[in-house]
Amino acid sequence: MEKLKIAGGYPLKGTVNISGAKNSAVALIPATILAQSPVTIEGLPDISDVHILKGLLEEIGGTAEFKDNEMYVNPAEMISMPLPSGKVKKLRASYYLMGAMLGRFKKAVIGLPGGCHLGPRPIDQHIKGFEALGAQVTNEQGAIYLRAEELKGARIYLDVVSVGATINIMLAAVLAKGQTIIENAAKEPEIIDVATLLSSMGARIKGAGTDVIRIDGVESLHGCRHSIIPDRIEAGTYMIIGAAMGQEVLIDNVIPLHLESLIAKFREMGIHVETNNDQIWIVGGQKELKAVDIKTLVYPGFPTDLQQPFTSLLTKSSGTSVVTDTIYSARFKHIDELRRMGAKIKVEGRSAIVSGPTKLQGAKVKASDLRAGAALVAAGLIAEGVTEVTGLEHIDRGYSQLEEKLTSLGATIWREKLTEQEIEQLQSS
Ligand SMILES: CC(=O)N[C@H]1[C@@H](OP(=O)(O)OP(=O)(O)OC[C@H]2O[C@@H](n3ccc(=O)[nH]c3=O)[C@H](O)[C@@H]2O)O[C@H](CO)[C@@H](O)[C@@H]1O
Ligand SMILES: C=C(OP(=O)(O)O)C(=O)O
Repeated sequence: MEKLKIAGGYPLKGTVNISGAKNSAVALIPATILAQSPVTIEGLPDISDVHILKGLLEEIGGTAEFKDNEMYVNPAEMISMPLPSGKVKKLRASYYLMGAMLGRFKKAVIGLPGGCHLGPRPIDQHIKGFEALGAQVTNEQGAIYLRAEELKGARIYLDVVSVGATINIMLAAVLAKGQTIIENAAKEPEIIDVATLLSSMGARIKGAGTDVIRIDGVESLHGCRHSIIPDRIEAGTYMIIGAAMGQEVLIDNVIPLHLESLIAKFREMGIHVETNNDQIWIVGGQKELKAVDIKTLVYPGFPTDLQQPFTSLLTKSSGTSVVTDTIYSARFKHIDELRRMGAKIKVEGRSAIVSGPTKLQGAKVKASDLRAGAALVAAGLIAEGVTEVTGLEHIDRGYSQLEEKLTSLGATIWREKLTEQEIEQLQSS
């Protein structure tokens, strides 16, 4: 087990190159199951979720190679091997194995997914979609059993706008007979990316990126080469760090349109932002930042995945800011840790009320989930003194080469092994 140590309080300057999107990668990799010949995906992030999914494809008989951010998958020999436990519990996106394996084999057994603990994260809309396509779905001892004689296109209205359910139903529907219509679909850029891969494999999908997606089932899908979109959440995290501590930070390989909600908030706060086709330039380090309120919403609203790191930035703003998470009921576990560092934040229901500005001080803190980890790293860079962050298994699910990228901006950040005493303390806390 390791911890990150950050000597904070120093200005940052330079360029950060953004990796491929985690939330696309974790759907694109299972999507390869649907093809009959090899698929290559370029630009994948080097994160633990990607490595775990590669292992799961190998467990079901696939061949997978991952080198230089490119994954080659040969799905020809895959079989519908049950995956009731083990690696599937280490990440959220193992739920995409349900849609992909149901689509290809008409049966699957997949353990309930893991992922960040952010309050209840049901998968009832995924199941509703699979059942509408003709599958029988049962939950037996923590694993979902799916089977179908055949899958037939259907009209599915999602009661909740869900990224996972939208993609999972697309995966199950591309090889179904006839037309599937997903209404009230999620519109996140990652959904368009998955639809682009499936279309290159021969699927017929229209409307991805709008709230009505139409899929005409085809007989079979073939291999292809696909280049992933950049990670808007990783980009947003570095934008936040740049706004807090940057003199001039250039975010390279990004789609600025995907970050309009964050850019608009930065401008409200008085942060200078410029964009071109694939770069965002932040001039941070302003003497005074204005307090702002944010409310997380489905895309193109403010992303819940940036709410936690954004809260660290708000500790530097003058006045009272209110952060409301409408997507998850319990995405505030980082707040206690930020308080340890001197932040003045109260949680009231689904809102965190931040009073600023406060001078953060380095402290020993623990990441409870992926973006809590990003919030604590951002806070560690802002704080005077040394911050130690544990819980790196969460951060490593989503940030490729974190220390290298921050070091290239001039940050002092490094990993150290935890002592036995520290491991005992962590395990008992
Ligand atoms: C691997 C991945 O892509 N993870 C992202 C995905 O998670 P995930 O796909 O799990 O999130 P969803 O969009 O499905 O969830 C949105 C909301 O809908 C609810 N819901 C969802 C499904 C369902 O069947 N029933 C239901 O009630 C959830 O509890 C949540 O309140 O989108 C989230 C919202 O942008 C992001 O925070 C996650 O980073
Ligand atoms: C919540 C997240 O991830 P997951 O859905 O994979 O747990 C995230 O990426 O912020």
